[in-house]
Amino acid sequence: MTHNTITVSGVSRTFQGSPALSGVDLEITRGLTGLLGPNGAGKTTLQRILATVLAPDEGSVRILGKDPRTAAERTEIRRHIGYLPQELGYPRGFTAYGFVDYIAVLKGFDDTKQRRDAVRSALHSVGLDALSTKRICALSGGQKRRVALAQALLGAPELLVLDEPTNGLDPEQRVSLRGVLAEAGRHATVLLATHQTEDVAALCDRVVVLDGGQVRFEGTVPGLLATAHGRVWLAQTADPAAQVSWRTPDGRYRNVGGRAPVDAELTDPTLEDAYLILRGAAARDTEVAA
Ligand SMILES: Nc1ncnc2c1ncn2[C@@H]1O[C@H](COP(=O)(O)OP(=O)(O)OP(=O)(O)O)[C@@H](O)[C@H]1O
Repeated sequence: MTHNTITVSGVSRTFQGSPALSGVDLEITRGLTGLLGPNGAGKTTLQRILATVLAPDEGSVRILGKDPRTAAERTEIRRHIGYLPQELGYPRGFTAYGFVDYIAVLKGFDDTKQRRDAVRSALHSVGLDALSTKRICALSGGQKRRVALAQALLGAPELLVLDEPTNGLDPEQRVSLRGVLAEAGRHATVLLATHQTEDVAALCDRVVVLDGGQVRFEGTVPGLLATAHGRVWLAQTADPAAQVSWRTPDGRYRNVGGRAPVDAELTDPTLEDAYLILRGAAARDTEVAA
C-alpha cells in the first residue's frame, strides 16, 4: 500500500437506527475514482468519513497512510485534504477572493506571498479570475460552486474528496472543470461523487457504485461498461424484455437491460446504461430478499 491509498475496512454508519453504510470495504488509489449511486446510497456519508468530519460506528479507514482515530494523525491527514462538501455555507460579506484567502489562512498557509499565489491559482483554475472581487452573495449558483471547488483545490492537496463538484455548472464550465480535475488526478487521489455518469466516463480510471449503503461495483470504468455489452439494443418499440426503454430523437427506442431478442440491433452501451443495469439488478435482489 502506498501513502496515496485510502483503505476502507468493514465501515458501517447508522443514523437514528437506519444504516447509511453497511460493511463497506474499498481501496481507493491515486488518480480519479468516480463514486456513483442513487439518492440516499451513502455517498456523502462515505465522503464525510474520508474527509475526517464523521467517524464510522464500526470498521476503520486508513487515509494517506494514517489513522484518523488518532488526534495527531487526523490533524496530519487534514493538512493534505481538499474537501468540497455537498453544501458549503459562506460567511456574509466575503468576496470570492476573500473567502478562499480566509480558508487558506485556516489551512495554515503562513507565507503571505505563497498564500496569495495559492489563492489566485485556485481561483484561476476554476475560471473565476474576473469575478474574484465580487461578493459571493452576488454570484450565481454555478459561480458559487466554483468558489467552493477553489477552496478544495487550494495548495494542490494529496487527497481531494469532492461531493458533486459539477452540480449546477453550465456545460462549458463542466467541461473546463474536467481539465482541472484530470490534472489534479495526475498527482492526487481524487474521489468524485456525482450523478453525472458522463463525467465519470470522461474522467475516471476507476468507479465505485454504492447502493443502500453497500458497494455494488468496484473496478475500472471499462470493467463497468463491459457488464452492459450485448444488453443494449435499438428497436421500433419499447421492448418489454428490457429493464428500461426510452424513445430517442430518431424515433427508435433504446432498450437497456434484460435479455436482447436474438435478432436485435445491438448498440454500444454507455456508462449510464451499465449503471442502470446494475441498479436494476440491485432492485431485483432487494425484491427477492423481501
Ligand atoms: N446527518 C444525518 N442524520 C440522519 N440521517 C442521515 C444523515 N446523513 C445521512 N443520513 C441518511 O443516510 C442515508 C445516506 O445518505 P447520504 O447523504 O450519505 O446519501 P447520498 O448517496 O449522498 O445521497 P444523495 O445522492 O441524495 O446526496 C440516507 O438515508 C440519509 O437520509
